[in-house]
Amino acid sequence: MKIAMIGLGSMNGAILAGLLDSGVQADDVTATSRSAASAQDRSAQYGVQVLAEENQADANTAAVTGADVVFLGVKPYQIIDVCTELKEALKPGAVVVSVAAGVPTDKMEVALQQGQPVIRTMPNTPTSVGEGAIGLAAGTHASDEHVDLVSRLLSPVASVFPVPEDQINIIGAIGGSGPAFAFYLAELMATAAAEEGLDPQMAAEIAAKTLYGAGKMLVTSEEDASQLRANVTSPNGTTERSIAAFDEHGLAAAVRAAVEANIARAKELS
Ligand SMILES: NC(=O)C1=CN([C@@H]2O[C@H](COP(=O)(O)OP(=O)(O)OC[C@H]3O[C@@H](n4cnc5c(N)ncnc54)[C@H](O)[C@@H]3O)[C@@H](O)[C@H]2O)C=CC1
Ligand SMILES: O=C(O)[C@@H]1CCC=N1
Repeated sequence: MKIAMIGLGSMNGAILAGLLDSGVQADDVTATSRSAASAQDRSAQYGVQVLAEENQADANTAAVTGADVVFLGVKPYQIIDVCTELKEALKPGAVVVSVAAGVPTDKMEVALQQGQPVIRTMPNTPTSVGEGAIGLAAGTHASDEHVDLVSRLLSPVASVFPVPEDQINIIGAIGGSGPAFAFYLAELMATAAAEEGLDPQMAAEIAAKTLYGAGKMLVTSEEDASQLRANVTSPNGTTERSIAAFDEHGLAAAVRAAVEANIARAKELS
């Protein structure tokens, strides 16, 4: 199976890293980027062919020629222009997989050849280390076989959640953006510990290892998040005071507002 990746930034790069680790052959992938310098860097980083628009105006159409699956990893505002650009070059059965926030499949379908299968995903960057969570919604012309093909490709590097398209933005708010929430929490934990007097480097390492370990427990334990939290929270102990401080300072409302703001922005992008 031949794979094309249009735009090889953070997200398509994360997917590519995961796919290569999972056994996809570098020879089966052609990617594109804007500048010649980034194409050279990315090619050295991943060992795949990366065509630069700066060197070759038809880089994107050349990359998708003969491809079976095409990942669109450009910014949301560029997706429709890229679909229009690729329209004539895509094989009729090639599956176009968008990773972009906000852009609905029907808008992509209008810009592509009639009948071109389109799948909209909402991935996240932990896909790069084989630990992604990916929401996936089929467009009008994507059959169950197309969904299976893309799910089989991605499932070695992520848990794949097929959903109706109107739920993709919700997955974006906790899955797509979620790693940033976790990284932000790590930053805040480390900063607070450093301000209390711990060596900053050590504080960062402890925050990272703690989130990693807690994440591993969340996905491997038979107990849910609430029970795992209860296991740490001794009655009248230290954790109880911290949870009370979170509640007092409105953590639940802050997370709710963050999710709502995320979904509102995804709607604006569409
Ligand atoms: N970064 C993340 O964690 C996530 C990003 N996404 C989506 O992924 C998409 C890309 O975001 P990032 O990877 O963060 O951005 P990025 O800026 O890191 O990557 C975009 C890449 O596209 C390239 N590019 C721009 N125009 C191009 C063109 N016409 N032809 C070929 N390549 C072109 C750029 O050179 C750049 O390498 C967005 O639509 C975003 O909504 C979705 C989920 C998570
Ligand atoms: O921030 C963004 O718009 C993209 C989509 C989800 C994560 N990053």
